[in-house]
Amino acid sequence: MPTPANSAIGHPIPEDAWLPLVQGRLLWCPHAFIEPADLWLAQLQNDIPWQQHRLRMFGKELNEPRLSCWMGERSYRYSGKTRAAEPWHPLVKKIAQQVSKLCGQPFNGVLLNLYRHGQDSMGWHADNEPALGINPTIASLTLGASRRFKLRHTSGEQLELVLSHGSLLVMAGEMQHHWQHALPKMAACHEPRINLTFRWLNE
Ligand SMILES: O=C(O)CCC(=O)C(=O)O
Ligand SMILES: [Fe+2]
Repeated sequence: MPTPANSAIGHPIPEDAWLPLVQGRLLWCPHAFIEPADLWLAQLQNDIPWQQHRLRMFGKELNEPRLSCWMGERSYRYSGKTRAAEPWHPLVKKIAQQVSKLCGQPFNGVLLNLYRHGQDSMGWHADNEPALGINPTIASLTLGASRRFKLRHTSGEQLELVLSHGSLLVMAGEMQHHWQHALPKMAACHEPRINLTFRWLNE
């Protein structure tokens, strides 16, 4: 059953079915990877070469409020920087194949984020870098702590989901042109969360 927080649009967000939005589509699979989730969390927390990246904001260089790692077959240009890809970790490659099967879409790269606690976050943005193509499918797997995930349409309409351990959320269609998303801080959260957002990058 969807949790109450996943009913922010006035009715529950359906599970395991594509939800048509104004100018976009969402697939919400809260139970997709519950069974292997504990093992994957422990292994990735340990094995991934997590890096602290810097962010330029208001003319200042700051630490990003999370650790991350870009992995796959192509380098990735975003926020004005180019990141070389770490080679596929065998487990991440295996997860990518399973996620691909579920959403019927190949992926050649993944951004892994480690939110160490509730003070780590990601600000409002759209995943609209040119290399992702016109209407990218972005598949987001959560391992570890549950965190709120917000979406806002250019009209002001907002949606909120609680992304839980082992869940998969897929954004597709025109979404990245008309919606932004964010992972706000959550003071009450003291546990780490790992997020893998699978993407396809063109040459
Ligand atoms: O951690 C999340 O759920 C969101 C990550 C995200 O939006 C991104 O990596 O582009
Ligand atoms: Fe994103």
